[in-house]
Amino acid sequence: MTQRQIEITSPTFIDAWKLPADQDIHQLFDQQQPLALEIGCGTGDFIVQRAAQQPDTNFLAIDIYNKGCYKSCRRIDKTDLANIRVMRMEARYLLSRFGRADMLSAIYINCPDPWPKKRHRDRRLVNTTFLTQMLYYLQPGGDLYFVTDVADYAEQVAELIPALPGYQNQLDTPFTLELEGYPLSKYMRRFLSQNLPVHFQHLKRREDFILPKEQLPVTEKGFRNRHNLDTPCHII
Ligand SMILES: C[S@@+](CC[C@H](N)C(=O)[O-])C[C@H]1O[C@@H](n2cnc3c(N)ncnc32)[C@H](O)[C@@H]1O
Repeated sequence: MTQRQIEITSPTFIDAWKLPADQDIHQLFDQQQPLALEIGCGTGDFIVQRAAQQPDTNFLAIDIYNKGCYKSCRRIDKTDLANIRVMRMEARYLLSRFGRADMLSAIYINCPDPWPKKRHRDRRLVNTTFLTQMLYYLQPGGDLYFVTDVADYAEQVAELIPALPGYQNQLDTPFTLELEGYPLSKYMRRFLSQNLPVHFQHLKRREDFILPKEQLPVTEKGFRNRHNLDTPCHII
């Protein structure tokens, strides 16, 4: 069954499919300031809080879910925040299309699809390929936040980090169950209200680490990214 697509007319929404492939994302904002990316913004709860906390940063919030983008835009448009844009596009596809080296001051991944079954774990977004790619798009010293309610997803990511010398853990432990000042998303609130733990990871790209473009891994086709660069993937 195909779901009805809601037309999004909000000025906050950018139809990424209409942008030229060499679009500079910074140019989509009124103010030229550092750019952060939220992957899987859901209904926009997190991004409105983070963008209010950090008015000197621009935020690109993306999701593959049409209704989520619609609701995010509605939420943002009720505020006077001018530092957020929303796009509907798969994260790896968006970055392979518009991504440039060092373009992001921060990346936020809050409660990504958990894929709890063992046989589905290879569908998880955050893996070695993805983390290596993010080292290319993050600026030196840029932040990567990964938050999940699924303990073995947090453990899996924590186990990958020591093998990736470009990252520096910002916590005393591989992850923590509280991160002061970090806004709660809709899913985080839901889990916490059921007394379920939420695991926070905070990494930085090391200032002296450079991932040369020739070493940028190509995304393999996968569950959420059945595209190649010539085939739009917004219906997945
Ligand atoms: C479990 S929900 C969490 C939503 C929100 N981050 C929160 O914490 O409330 C995961 C969201 O990520 C989106 N998503 C999943 N895989 C994605 C991908 N590869 N690129 C962009 N968005 C994705 C889904 O459509 C969904 O809205």
